[in-house]
Amino acid sequence: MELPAHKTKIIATIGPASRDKDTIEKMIKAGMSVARINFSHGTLEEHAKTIELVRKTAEKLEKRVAILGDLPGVKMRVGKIKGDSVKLQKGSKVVLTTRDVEGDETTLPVEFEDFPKLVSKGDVIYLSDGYIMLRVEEVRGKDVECVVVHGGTLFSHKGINIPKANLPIEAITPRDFEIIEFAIENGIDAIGLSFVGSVYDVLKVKSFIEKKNGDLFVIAKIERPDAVRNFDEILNVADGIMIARGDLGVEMPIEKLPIMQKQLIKKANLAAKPVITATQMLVSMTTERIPKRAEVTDVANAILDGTDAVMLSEETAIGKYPVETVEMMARIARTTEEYRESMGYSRLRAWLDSLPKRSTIKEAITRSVIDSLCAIDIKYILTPTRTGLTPRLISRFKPKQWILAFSSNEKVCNNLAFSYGVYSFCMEENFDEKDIIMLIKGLGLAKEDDTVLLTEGKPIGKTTGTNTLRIFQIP
Ligand SMILES: Nc1ncnc2c1ncn2[C@@H]1O[C@H](COP(=O)(O)OP(=O)(O)OP(=O)(O)O)[C@@H](O)[C@H]1O
Ligand SMILES: CC(=O)C(=O)O
Ligand SMILES: [K+]
Ligand SMILES: [Mg+2]
Repeated sequence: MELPAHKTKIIATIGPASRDKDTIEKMIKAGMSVARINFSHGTLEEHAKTIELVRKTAEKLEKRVAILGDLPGVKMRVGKIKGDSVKLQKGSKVVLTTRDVEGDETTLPVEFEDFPKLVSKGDVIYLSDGYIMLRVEEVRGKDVECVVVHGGTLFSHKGINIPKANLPIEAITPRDFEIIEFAIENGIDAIGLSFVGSVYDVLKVKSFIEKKNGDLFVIAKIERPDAVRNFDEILNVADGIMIARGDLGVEMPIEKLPIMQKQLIKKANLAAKPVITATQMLVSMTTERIPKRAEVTDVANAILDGTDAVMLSEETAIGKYPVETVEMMARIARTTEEYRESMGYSRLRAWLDSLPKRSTIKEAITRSVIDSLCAIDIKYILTPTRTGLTPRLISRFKPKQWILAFSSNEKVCNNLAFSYGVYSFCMEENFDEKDIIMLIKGLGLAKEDDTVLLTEGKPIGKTTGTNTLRIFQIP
């Protein structure tokens, strides 16, 4: 077998444009490691079919593809619009209503019962990721009368943001909990929690999953100011982080995004939690074959910032070129990664050195791994793992070598699909070093006399964490 040519993980949203065997197969071959299902759109039956399609196709190709279910959360949305779109003219009046109507130039349905309670005269409301701006003139029962400040074309089901509102509503809705149950029943690997505000939102979901005997990797989506303010606590309990730039760019001044992205990625790297950079990365490829130069540079810069994964939304969900977009992302990743090593190591090392000195044995071992890679030519980093922590601790340094992770837990293997430069193998229970060597030799990845580095927990069989590092030639 051959390992992928790029180490940055590519997450692609599966939607109407890509929900078929052929496209999914091509997307996997192009380098998609995680298929994202956005539960904000489509039906559960459709999503169940998509899950099955992805699983079957990945199995056929003998590739590991994780599935991420992105929950709707408290995102408010416009309902169905007659003919699917409407043009809102600057200066015109429009009523947003929670009554059950079909949308047109004068009246737009809102799928959120408490909506009129959340706004008052003078408030600004954004539609469609901030492209359209309204100002509230009056609230009357279920109707919110507005004037259009910045107009534009509005499509059905687009998002509504009220940045000023400190929403007095639960971030995780009853519908989200239903979808979490669906996710557990359908063997989804990870869920994205939309609009988390505090650590309690994440904890609530984690305890619900536990109660349902589920096993889901929980990714906290950072897309509102509260989540940024409470980031350290959220990061501490979440399994991974998504910088959801779509909503974040409306909820906060858009010019703060670049620095915020760098700060959040740095913190996630330090905590050894996978971080996803999302939204509009190659958005012009939704309709064009060639991306904007600024988009290509954005993908490259996210990689240089230290992101583990880059994500595609409408590009692959409803776009004209889903396969080409994944290919483009892989090309940018491969080319950029060649230059990241010198930036990666020394920078993260300096950050780590600035932290309080007390650390763990695992952490010390993984730092020694990086030192060893600098000293001699090593072909692979081999990491048997129970929880995925050791490969993640190494992955955050973004080494040039592949981190080959070995676990007897299928979920652990799948969840490593979010971590940069980690390729995982599912093993039989109680496997040992001999099994690992036999496997990678058998696959043609390594041959006799190749130098490899192995981390392990000794004595074998005792439940110690990783405490040993060994460098040896493959026998
Ligand atoms: N399964 C789907 N079915 C139909 N349209 C979809 C689907 N997935 C995505 N889309 C379309 O692609 C657009 C961008 O996708 P994206 O996944 O970013 O959703 P979003 O609506 O912006 O919301 P979110 O903040 O929940 O991610 C959506 O606005 C929607 O029009
Ligand atoms: C992905 C997402 O939810 C956002 O960017 O807002
Ligand atoms: K969503
Ligand atoms: Mg969002």
